[in-house]
Amino acid sequence: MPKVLVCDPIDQAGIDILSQVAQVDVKTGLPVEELVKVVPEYDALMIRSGTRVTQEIIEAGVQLKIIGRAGVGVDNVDVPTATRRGVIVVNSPEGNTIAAAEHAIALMLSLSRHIPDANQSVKNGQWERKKFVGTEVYKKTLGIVGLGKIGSHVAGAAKAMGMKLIAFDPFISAERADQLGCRLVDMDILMQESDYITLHIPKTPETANLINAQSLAKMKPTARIINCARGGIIDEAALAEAVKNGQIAGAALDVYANEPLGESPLTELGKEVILTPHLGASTTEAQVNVAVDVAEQIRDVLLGLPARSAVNIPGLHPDALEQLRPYLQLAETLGNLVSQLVGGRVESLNIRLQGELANNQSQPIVIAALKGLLSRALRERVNYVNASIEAQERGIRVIETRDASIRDYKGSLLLQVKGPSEEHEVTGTLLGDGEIRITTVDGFPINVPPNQHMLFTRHRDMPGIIGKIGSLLGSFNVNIASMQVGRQIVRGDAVMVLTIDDPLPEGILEEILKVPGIRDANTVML
Ligand SMILES: NC(=O)c1ccc[n+]([C@@H]2O[C@H](COP(=O)([O-])OP(=O)(O)OC[C@H]3O[C@@H](n4cnc5c(N)ncnc54)[C@H](O)[C@@H]3O)[C@@H](O)[C@H]2O)c1
Ligand SMILES: O=C(O)CC[C@@H](O)C(=O)O
Repeated sequence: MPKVLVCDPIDQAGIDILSQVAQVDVKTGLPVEELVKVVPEYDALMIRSGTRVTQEIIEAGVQLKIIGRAGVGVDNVDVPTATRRGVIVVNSPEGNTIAAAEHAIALMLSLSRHIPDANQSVKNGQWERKKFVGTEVYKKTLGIVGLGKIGSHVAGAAKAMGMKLIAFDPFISAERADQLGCRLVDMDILMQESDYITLHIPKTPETANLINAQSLAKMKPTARIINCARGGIIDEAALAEAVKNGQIAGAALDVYANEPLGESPLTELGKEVILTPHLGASTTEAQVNVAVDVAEQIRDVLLGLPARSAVNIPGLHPDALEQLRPYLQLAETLGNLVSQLVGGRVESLNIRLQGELANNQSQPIVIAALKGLLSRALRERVNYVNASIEAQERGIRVIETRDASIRDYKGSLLLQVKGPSEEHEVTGTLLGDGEIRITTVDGFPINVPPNQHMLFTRHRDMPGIIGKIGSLLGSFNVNIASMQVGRQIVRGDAVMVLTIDDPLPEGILEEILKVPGIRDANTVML
């Protein structure tokens, strides 16, 4: 049974899902040295923001197949190392969107009305109504940096409160911003015009210290800034200085360059600064969402299925992936089949998406085909994460074409593979119930479901040849489950595909090749 190590507290709903397919050990708060020691025995790690999955940990995890981050940000995982090692990294891109957006709004309103300090004052037995006079957000300008999932939800809520919205996000179209009621502006304008600024961007080399002494100097003295995104986007020392000097009116932070925060000039400031301990995702609902989302993906990967939100394989919306999943299986099966027909090294793959399949996102299908193609050589070391890199490193040229015209089947996939001495092509399709059918081999029409043990021959279409192969297999005690012949012209060339119940015994292939009229014979295991 595979083993999963849960390194941070996650909701029981996630553990229940993992327990369906794996032994689950919950060991939270392990220091790195401990984690390095125990990780070799695990197939999967499940973390939140508390655990840093370093290169050292990934390299020690010789069995690791997947790292699941129950949340959005994967900046605590060394994703490049994971990719190189073929370890899938998955997250939950939407599970805590609402929670984080609501936390940002809560912090904005708390800043405006001094709620944390007012509460403390009453609890201390005081009644200081003058001290806590606030400001309204109505008709004020909110500057949103990052108009993705969380930023968009914040926009909707702020608009409902009557705020004016401006946003900076170089990757968002003006139409999308317009739909959200936001005017896109550059960062300088956003800093200058906003009464409130809220950050909803990832931490990247471009966004590190994006808010620094220089940019803070552009803000209005009445303006406040909120960071519910990632620590390190704001220079905390510069922020503390700006608040202390009255350069800006206040700040609310949920995330910090170093967590836990510990000693910081921010903790010494008064009611102008509100600090929460990375609580953006901490709602009951979000914790169930992310735990279930990520646990399901770990379960699927351990069962050999693709993950829907892998960050190191091409991103696909879960619905799109669901729709594509059977085609991925088809591509992988055909890749595996054609590589066995070619026999050895592969030089190029020509992949054609035909009919309705031509309208789908092709990259995952190409990756699935490469995974199948390389699986004979690399076994379980090749997966959806590293298939492209492995193919590139082996110098396999990939050519992709599309043909939307409908031929014999509504949607089909053709794989043409060239090796140094042989070249083969196979086509396959999906039936209405999602079952795979191999529909051509080297241009000869057939209609065969893939089977664990198969025999493919190329022969002259002439009387007696099928009988001879049948008797030969019988004499070796091989039970034939099905047999099909495909030909283009009568008494020309033909292919024969046999599905058999057991692997072919040693020596039989040589005997088959001796049969007059047989040009080629290959065993295939799928
Ligand atoms: N505090 C928490 O507990 C908590 C919870 C959830 C998410 N988060 C963090 O919130 C952030 C946003 O999450 P999301 O789900 O909205 O992500 P998202 O990917 O949906 O949106 C991010 C947006 O930022 C934009 N962006 C990227 N680089 C930018 C740049 N240099 N300048 C301006 N915009 C840029 C992108 O175009 C995108 O629209 C992430 O950093 C995530 O880790 C924090
Ligand atoms: O694990 C958490 O609670 C924080 C998660 C949050 O920062 C995220 O990026 O999803």
